Amino acid sequence: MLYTGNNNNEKGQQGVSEQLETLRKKLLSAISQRQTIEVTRQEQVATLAQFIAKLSLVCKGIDLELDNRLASFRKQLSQGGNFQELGPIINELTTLLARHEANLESQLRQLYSCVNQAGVNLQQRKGLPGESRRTLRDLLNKHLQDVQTPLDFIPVFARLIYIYDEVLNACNTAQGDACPQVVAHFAAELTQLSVEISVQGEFAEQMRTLKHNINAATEFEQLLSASIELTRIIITSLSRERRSAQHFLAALNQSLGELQQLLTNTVDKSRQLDSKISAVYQQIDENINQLSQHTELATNIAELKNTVESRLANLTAQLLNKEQLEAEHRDTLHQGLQSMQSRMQDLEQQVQQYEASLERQRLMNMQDGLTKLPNRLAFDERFDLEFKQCQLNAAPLCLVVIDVDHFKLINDTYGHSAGDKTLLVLASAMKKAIRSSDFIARYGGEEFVLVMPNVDLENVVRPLEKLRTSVKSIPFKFKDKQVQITISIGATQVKANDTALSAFDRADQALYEAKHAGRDRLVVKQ
Ligand SMILES: Nc1nc2c(ncn2[C@@H]2O[C@H](COP(=O)(O)OP(=O)(O)OP(=O)(O)O)[C@@H](O)[C@H]2O)c(=O)[nH]1
Repeated sequence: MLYTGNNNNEKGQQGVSEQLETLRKKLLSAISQRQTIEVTRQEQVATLAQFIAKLSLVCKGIDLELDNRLASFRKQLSQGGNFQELGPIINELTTLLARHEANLESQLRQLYSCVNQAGVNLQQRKGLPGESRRTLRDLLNKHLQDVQTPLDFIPVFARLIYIYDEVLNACNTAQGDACPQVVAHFAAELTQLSVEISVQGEFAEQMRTLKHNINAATEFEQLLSASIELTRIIITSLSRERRSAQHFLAALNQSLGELQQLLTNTVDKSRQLDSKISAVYQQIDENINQLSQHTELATNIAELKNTVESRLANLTAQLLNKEQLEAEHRDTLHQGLQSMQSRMQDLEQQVQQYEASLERQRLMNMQDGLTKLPNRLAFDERFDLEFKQCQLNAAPLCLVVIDVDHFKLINDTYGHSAGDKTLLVLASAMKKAIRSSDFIARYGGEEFVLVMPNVDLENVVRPLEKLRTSVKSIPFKFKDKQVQITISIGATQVKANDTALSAFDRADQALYEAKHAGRDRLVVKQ
């Protein structure tokens, strides 16, 4: 029994130790798993802390209070701080960050308005090359509008600074050495000015020579002399015009003086004759009175006969005299009237001639001297009119800006005269290609504008594409070389809330896009 008992006891002890061993192993495995989880957690916390610390460094330098809080936050994180202990500091940081965000938003608004103002100021500066002017407009109207974060400002700033630099260069070179871009820019401005001024006769020839000189100029000094020459042509032509107006007024004055003298003479003569005729009437009256008195006093027939005969002879002579005087009076008046009429006709002719010359002048002022198309002044007048009509009648109106591609190349390669001829041919081809109700004008240089009343955007593409392809198919030949010339076109429809300027800007922007997309194309902008 004891033996059995011992045996049983041994078996029991063995079972317990096996259970203990299993438990011990389970415990060791649980501890090892717990350690692994703890290590992983610590690694994750360390990574998170590192990441938060890095992230917090991004905000460094924005706000001193925020910097201090973030520094202590980073310290606690690096010491493996308890997340629960970090709670209050995280709350404080959240409040600070929200305040900072509000500040940032207001600063962004201020920055936006500063950049916008700087851009607008820059737009008003003279000496900005055309390309930069377009880039600047694009920058202000598009890129600046898209800015959402401070980082978005960086490319805007870069471009703005580049344009400022160009303007500074333009200013510096205007005072000192001129760079080719500045020379080209001023040459284009001078050419534009000379195109806008219409002069007649010998001045037109001088203006043509001047344009050639401007185009050939490579030095700033040459352009300065050209501007002086341009001023001289304008002043001389103006003073000649003034002299011709003075001559007309002097001639008119003289004719009016002569007319007045004629009238005075006629009136004087007529008055003299009038008084002579009155005197004769008086004599006749007296004669008749005397005749009746003597008739009453006569005592016999013979005496009566004598008296009547002598008085009748007197009366007959007086009546004859009266008739002569009256005839003379009529002649005088007639001659006076005739002379006055002929003088008046002279005068009328003079005035008509002057009016015709003024009308010629007015038309010339509205016409481009080279292409004979209406010029910019005429366009402004017409577009203003069509714009008002369109707003009044709510009728569609399209505005189109056309620019010859790489025109400078034609001038540079084949000479300015070839360039002039090209413009002439292009203008006439475009005039032929449009409807009679459309209005085309040379806006300046190689730029044309087209006003299309009663046409909306849907219906503008076909005629404009036709215009583009018809220009492209003109067989230009320079120095025995076949040359293809293309145009870029920007079109828009006038909107209800447009001003003439905003509509023009949109069409110009469309043209800019057509140029940037590779030229020889039409871009239509809503
Ligand atoms: N022959 C001639 N040239 C002119 C006249 N008016 C302007 N120009 C020239 O037209 C050229 C215009 O050149 P840019 O503004 O550089 O333009 P572009 O070469 O046509 O190039 P893109 O418009 O960009 O395709 C300048 O060289 C001007 O001197 C003119 O009446 N006659």
